[in-house]
Amino acid sequence: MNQSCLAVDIGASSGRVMLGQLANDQLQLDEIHRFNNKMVEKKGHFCWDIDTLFLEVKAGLKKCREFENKPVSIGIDTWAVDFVLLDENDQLITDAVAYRDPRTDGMMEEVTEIIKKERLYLDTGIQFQKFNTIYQLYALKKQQPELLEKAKTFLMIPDYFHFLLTGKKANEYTNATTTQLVNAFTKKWDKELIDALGLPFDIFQPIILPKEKLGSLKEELVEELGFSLDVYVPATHDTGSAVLAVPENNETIYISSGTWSLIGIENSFPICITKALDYNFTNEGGVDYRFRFLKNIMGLWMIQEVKRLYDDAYSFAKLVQLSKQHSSFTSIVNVDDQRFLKPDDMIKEIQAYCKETNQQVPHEPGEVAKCVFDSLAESYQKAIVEIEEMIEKEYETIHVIGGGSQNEQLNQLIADKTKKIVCAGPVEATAIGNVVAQLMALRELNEIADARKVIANSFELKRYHAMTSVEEGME
Ligand SMILES: Nc1ncnc2c1ncn2[C@@H]1O[C@H](COP(=O)(O)OP(=O)(O)O)[C@@H](O)[C@H]1O
Ligand SMILES: C[C@H](O)[C@H](O)[C@@H](O)C(=O)COP(=O)(O)O
Ligand SMILES: [Mg+2]
Repeated sequence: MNQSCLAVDIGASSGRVMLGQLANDQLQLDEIHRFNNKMVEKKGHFCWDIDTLFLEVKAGLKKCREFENKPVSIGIDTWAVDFVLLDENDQLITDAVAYRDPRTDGMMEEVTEIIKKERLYLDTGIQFQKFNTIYQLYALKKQQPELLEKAKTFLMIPDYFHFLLTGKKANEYTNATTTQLVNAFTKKWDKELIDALGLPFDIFQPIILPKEKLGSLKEELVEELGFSLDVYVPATHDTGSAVLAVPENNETIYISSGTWSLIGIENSFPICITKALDYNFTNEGGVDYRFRFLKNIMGLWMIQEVKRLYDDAYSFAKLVQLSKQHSSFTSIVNVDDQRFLKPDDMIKEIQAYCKETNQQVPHEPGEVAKCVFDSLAESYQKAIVEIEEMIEKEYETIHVIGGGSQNEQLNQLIADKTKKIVCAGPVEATAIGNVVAQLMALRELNEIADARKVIANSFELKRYHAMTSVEEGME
């Protein structure tokens, strides 16, 4: 019987504990536990409820107690950039403040007065997002210097969960690159940059690579659960695991479609050219030191907020269905305008934007949904034009992975707008990539190319082509 492993994928909107193993040259993935995730307000900041999230992880582990063939390992991945600080007794001294919190307002501007944007980009290759860890730490230095002085350990969210499991402290590489404090060429913490910002270099931990073993469950956890597990770190940046699971070995564009839409390509070296800086593309670290040359697009966060504002009266599937009933509604918003990062009321923000740009204002839920999906597709098309201009290559396919790959309307819109073949799935790409990294560590899988063939052979993929005007007429 092949070894099985547990992948814990916690995105900004939901988390899941998945059991993965190889069977007859296919990857079997079973959902053990699923839970919601959302920001909560704590002491005037938007935070993640990491205590509850860890209880949910343990709830998933406890469901494995009765398994005859128990998993042998576990790995956890989450969203990027966010972190906690520990004191000399390994106790939390900060909340897990969320990247949408306004504490970083103005920080990027201050930091790039000290370190010019061009230098920061040439050294790290990382996009300029106001919520990057570098700006969060700089905000802490200015707003709560006493916390930074007391800090002995910096752990990103998945690092912290791995620490709770094993007692071991390390920063995993793919997620560490999203801090904008790792040098893209040395692959190490950039001490010159950290010192220049007056941040304490010694809090950063040794960088561990995907597939490396961090440790095993702490004794008290083994007693609580009744079994042990080894921790092999996956690409703990969720998008790093998702990209590993793109079911394609030929060069392709991918869209990791969840709360965020991460659109890009995989590359063997960082692309830090001026155009990439101007277009705000990033070079996040991947498995086996590959690079994820991609761009953050606001993503399905917008429809998540719309759904919440309608008091969850409509499911995501219902909102997609309603959007189809408004084919004549064509207003578009610039989804990457920072006004959509954390508005009080997303629907009102979209309506205001349409009014300001003299476009038809959406009122019906279907009109609002259509505006979101059309606008996302528009932003994807713009990013693809930028990618093809910089790489000087025309791509035939776009692989849409993640929860958003279930949005058939959006998949068709992407195909129609880009005139490319859209291949949708797997839905749980991130968890699959997490499993694959562990199975590679356990020598159940060898190379990434082999893993991608297995993934393509294991999960349903749906293809979309640009509709001709005749087909559109038949819609
Ligand atoms: N049945 C569905 N139809 C259309 N879209 C869906 C469906 N289920 C989920 N989604 C989309 O998937 C998104 C969640 O994707 P997921 O990858 O789980 O996000 P994250 O990892 O950021 O929490 C939702 O915001 C929603 O837009
Ligand atoms: C804030 C980051 O850009 C964000 O974490 C992004 O990198 C990401 O991975 C989002 O993942 P979701 O699954 O929450 O969309
Ligand atoms: Mg996700």
